[in-house]
Amino acid sequence: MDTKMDQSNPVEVTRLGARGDGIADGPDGPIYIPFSAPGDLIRVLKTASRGDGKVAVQSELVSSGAGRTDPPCPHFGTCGGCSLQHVSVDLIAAFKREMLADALSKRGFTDIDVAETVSVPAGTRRRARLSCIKTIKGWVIGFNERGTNRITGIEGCLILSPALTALLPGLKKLLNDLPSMGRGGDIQLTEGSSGVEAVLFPEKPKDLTLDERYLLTDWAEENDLSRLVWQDRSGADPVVERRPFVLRIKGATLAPPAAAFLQASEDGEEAIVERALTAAKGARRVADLFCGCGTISLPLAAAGHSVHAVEIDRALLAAVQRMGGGNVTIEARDLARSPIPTADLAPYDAVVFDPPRAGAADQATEIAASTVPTVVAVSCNPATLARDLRILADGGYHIESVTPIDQFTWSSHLEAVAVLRRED
Ligand SMILES: C[S@@+](CC[C@H](N)C(=O)[O-])C[C@H]1O[C@@H](n2cnc3c(N)ncnc32)[C@H](O)[C@@H]1O
Repeated sequence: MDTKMDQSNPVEVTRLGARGDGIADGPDGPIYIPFSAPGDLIRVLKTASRGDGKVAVQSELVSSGAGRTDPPCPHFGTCGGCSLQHVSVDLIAAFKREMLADALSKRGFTDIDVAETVSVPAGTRRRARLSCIKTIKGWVIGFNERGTNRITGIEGCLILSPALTALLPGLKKLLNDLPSMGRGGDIQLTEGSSGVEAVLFPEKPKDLTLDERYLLTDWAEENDLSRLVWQDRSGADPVVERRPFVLRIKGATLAPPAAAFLQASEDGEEAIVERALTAAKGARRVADLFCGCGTISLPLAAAGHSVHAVEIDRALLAAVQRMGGGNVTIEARDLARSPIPTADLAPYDAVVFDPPRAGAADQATEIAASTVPTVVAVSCNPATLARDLRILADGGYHIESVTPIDQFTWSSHLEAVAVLRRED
């Protein structure tokens, strides 16, 4: 239920919260104030309950804090893609580092020296899933608005790489002539080393007509795409592959299947892989768990390690095997239901794990009881990372380093890499 606040007393924003909202301490607990920055004085006009406090649903900026900056994008505030454009880059880096330190301290790690944030600049995001909807005024393509299903139409986007942004205006025209797209769906764009992959996901399964195939093929040609894929619930239809879609990283080549998981930016990927390679130096046998299409496995193999790559998705594994040569073995396995048991980890000199947001508590428990000398934990969720590190530390691992990698510019998301060594 909304409540009116005393409007005469502005409150001071002292910090940023996990969702990127500014937080002020009110008389009844924290007040979360969207789009505010530390140091701001804010008059809160209307609130609603949220968690341990309140969220401001109507507020007025009285004066700006030192960390506030002008948001560069005209869509900021409505488009749900970014929540932190109004905060300076330095402050965002400090906030992300603190966010990781906080998550760790909640699990009892109070004396860990979290490394400086590796910040990936705007304009370098190489992978985006856009929503699209047909309206009476034409197609709208963009990201969902914050907290709603509405789509903010965008003509450009400051977080995406120039190659992806350049495709946005032409996409609208393309959809006009593509009846099989129905009333809407998603479009995933990924920039690889051989050009852009575009994957169209219609809301409802539909076979393309011959004319639509010609249209899409011409569009791929005009825009020099690497490949264009039509993907509905019945499967992926590779309409055109003008050049094999590949990504090159640290002496390795990845050949992901359509719309495969990839790290959001090349710089972020490089920061992760570099840390895994450094940590694994001297290790002969390495297990890469939740390996995806080989982002970490293949550079490890290229560096001469013998890699066992494990993943639930067989299409991704097939891509790892195809590109890995003799240094890589693969295993299809659901690591959440059936983690690799401690005894089977004995042959490895290092284990890398990079699970989805839920983390890998059961797998961490098996590793914690093992004799593996080195563990590298990669995660996009500080809370589950901290939980998994606690399991490993209780099993006798020492955290050598933890690095926040901010490859989700202007959002409150965070990637991180931790390196652990067995103490005894
Ligand atoms: C965050 S991605 C990491 C992929 C890869 N390491 C990379 O950097 O590109 C997580 C991967 O875990 C896989 N995965 C999800 N649930 C899984 C499970 N229960 N068992 C094994 N793999 C799983 C996903 O298919 C995805 O490839």
